[in-house]
Amino acid sequence: MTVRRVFGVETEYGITCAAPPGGDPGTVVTADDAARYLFRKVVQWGRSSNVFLRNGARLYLDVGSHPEYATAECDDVHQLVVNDRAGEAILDEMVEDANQLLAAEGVPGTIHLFKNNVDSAGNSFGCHENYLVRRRRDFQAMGDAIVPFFITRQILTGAGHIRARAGGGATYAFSQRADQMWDAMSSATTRSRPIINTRDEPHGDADLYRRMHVIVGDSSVAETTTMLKVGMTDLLLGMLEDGVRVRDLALAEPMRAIREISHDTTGTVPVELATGRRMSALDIQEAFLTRVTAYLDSRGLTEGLTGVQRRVLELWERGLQALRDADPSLVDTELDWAIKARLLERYRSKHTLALDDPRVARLSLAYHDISPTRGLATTLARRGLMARITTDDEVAAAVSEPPPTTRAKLRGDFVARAQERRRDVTVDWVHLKINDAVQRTVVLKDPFAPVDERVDALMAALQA
Ligand SMILES: Nc1ncnc2c1ncn2[C@@H]1O[C@H](COP(=O)(O)OP(=O)(O)OP(=O)(O)O)[C@@H](O)[C@H]1O
Ligand SMILES: [Mg+2]
Repeated sequence: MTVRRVFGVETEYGITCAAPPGGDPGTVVTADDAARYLFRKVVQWGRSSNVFLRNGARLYLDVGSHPEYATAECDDVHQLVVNDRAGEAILDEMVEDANQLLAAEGVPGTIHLFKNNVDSAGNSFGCHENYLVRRRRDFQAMGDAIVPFFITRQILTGAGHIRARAGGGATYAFSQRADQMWDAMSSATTRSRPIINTRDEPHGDADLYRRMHVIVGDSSVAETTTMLKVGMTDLLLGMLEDGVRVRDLALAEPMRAIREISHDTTGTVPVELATGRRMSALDIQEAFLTRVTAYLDSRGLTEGLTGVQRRVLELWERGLQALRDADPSLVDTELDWAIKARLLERYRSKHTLALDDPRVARLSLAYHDISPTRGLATTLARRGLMARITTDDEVAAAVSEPPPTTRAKLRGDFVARAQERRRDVTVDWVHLKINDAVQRTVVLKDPFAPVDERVDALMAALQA
């Protein structure tokens, strides 16, 4: 068995209110107002636009009116994908409610939520991954080793992006987010936008753990893309935590490389390494994959890999093969950049449209619309054009049930009980508190622990 880890994904969504067909776009509500409609019910029951849910997740509205959903702590990649999809389901229900509210108040327009990373005004918003790692003195060294991995994995896990060309026209790029990143490592997220945020906030026992907070990924629509993004990172972290060194793949100019790699959809254009050597993103990803599989073999871990971990390694390999052979059809139902490229190409050739045609941009945006009716993902999946690894039943269950194997179980059950008993409680990733005269608080320092006697006592107190 590979080392057990908890991880969670935070997704900021783009929001817009679209005018009715033929309607005047000037009459619809702003994104800020749309977000307020979206959260109206949440604020009613939670008295805040920052709440923890009975499935252990956090739902909130940050500045800039991008609704954010942070999954509960998961310890399995499949579980994470299910919980990420549950977040979309929760938000979609909020969208439906908000649209009814608009209609009831006679406000024109329809609210849409997008799981993407740039809006039409050029604002960027993120999809952050969080991985628990054991605290060790060389966090910086581990970060340095993994930065070239994060810079190059976009050739597999990028969401695909229509990018305006300086002189006019447009080109297709791997990533929506690559052009928006400014630093390799830093402790600030908004000002400098680093690949890894080094702010030391472990959400757990600080003597034992650190949380690696990864800022750089594109939001993923296809479940298999989320699976690969988190699964490959988890396996590589396991290798680095076990002491395997990767020093030779550091990039000479990481922030230049991330853009060049995004813009070269062949994956083969070389970038310069710190050693002076030149390698393509494809070569670098291949080097990481080779080292991870060799590591797993050398430690006798290959046998014990879970089904989803095997699938991660297989898709990692096949995604690289697709680039090596210049044959996206090898992955065009599994990796967002390729699924979307195929969708756009078919549409363009049918209607003879340029890549920068507004109709193509609208189709590209609809790929990210989370609504099962207005968005394209559900239709693509039904037609066999987008793979799935979850079932609707699993996702529906994860809307109200926490992951059973981590600390999330304690939090989710506590929130559910408090809601049933109408008790006033305060919750965050590590604290559960009853707001009564006694003010009992339990601190959950172990993210791995789904059972805790102190929480049993707290639950009993809620029952009383
Ligand atoms: N100990 C942990 N290790 C790794 N991930 C964790 C740990 N505890 C919680 N998480 C995950 O980290 C994410 C935290 O989300 P949250 O949006 O609160 O992030 P933040 O970085 O603390 O805050 P903010 O977004 O407000 O800057 C969640 O997805 C959660 O499941
Ligand atoms: Mg967050």
